[in-house]
Amino acid sequence: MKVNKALTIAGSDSGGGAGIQADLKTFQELGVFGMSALTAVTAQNTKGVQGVYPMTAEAVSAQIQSIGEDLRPDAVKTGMLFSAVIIESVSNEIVRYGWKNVVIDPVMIAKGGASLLQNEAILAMKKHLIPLSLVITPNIPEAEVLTDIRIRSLEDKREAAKKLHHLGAKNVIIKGGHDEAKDIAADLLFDGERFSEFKSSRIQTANTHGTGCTYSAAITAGLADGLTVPEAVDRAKKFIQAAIENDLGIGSGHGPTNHWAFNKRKKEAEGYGC
Ligand SMILES: Nc1ncnc2c1ncn2[C@@H]1O[C@H](COP(=O)(O)OP(=O)(O)O)[C@@H](O)[C@H]1O
Ligand SMILES: Cc1ncc(COP(=O)(O)O)c(N)n1
Repeated sequence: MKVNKALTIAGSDSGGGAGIQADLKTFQELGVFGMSALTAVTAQNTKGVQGVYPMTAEAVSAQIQSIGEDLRPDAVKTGMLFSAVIIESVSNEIVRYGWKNVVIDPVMIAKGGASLLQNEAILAMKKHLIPLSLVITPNIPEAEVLTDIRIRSLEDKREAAKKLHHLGAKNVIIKGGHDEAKDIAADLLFDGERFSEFKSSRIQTANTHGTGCTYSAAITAGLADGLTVPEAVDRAKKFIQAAIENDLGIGSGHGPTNHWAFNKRKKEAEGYGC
């Protein structure tokens, strides 16, 4: 049996809704073998982030090398990277192993407002990591920080996507989760030539903790399976929509999404629902 493998390089969310926990749950649901290199431990729940404890850059490199020397991922994603030194180490390891299916979720701020990336790390992300990406998946505030463009319209999103492509990302997806005034959640994809949009109806819920992690992990799983970028994004959009629609209602703040929902829906459609 051939097993496709995906690696997440990200932070731990003790609350289980975001970070490597969300990534590994998503890989598992999409039938891909998940591996992880931890960049930081966060003490976190649905109410917010109570503590951030970064790993050393050496510890991050060592984890990636253990995977690179043996298990060889078919696709890789990055999430919370926290510091410039960690970004530089991760970039060096990606170059060392020649990984091409690289998805960067440029995580900056948790839903509750806590910083997950130091300000001085933004330059390192632009200089070292973005040029290595096949796909980058900023939300609107992240795209604004990375491009210095204030995003208010579709035209602004397009300009920001072009600028990120210019920084070296082969495909740019500017996610629409933060476009709260709109009743459609539309994600804009730019492949350097064409724009396309992936749309779903906006769900009115506070339980969107980990949506960005889950979505980028689902894209990564698709790439590990050999899907094209648009195919992987299309399936990831369906995965995250099902996960938000069927949120679990746990915790008293921004609750997690439901990583089982996509498969449950598929099984029900096939007539063996649980
Ligand atoms: N309320 C919502 N209803 C439907 N889709 C949403 C909603 N919020 C976010 N999404 C989708 O979830 C994915 C993650 O987007 P977003 O929440 O913007 O990322 P992040 O978690 O990085 O802020 C995108 O596909 C976005 O369109
Ligand atoms: C460890 C960790 N990584 C990432 C996020 C961002 O979460 P979201 O996907 O909701 O933006 C988080 N809250 N914690």
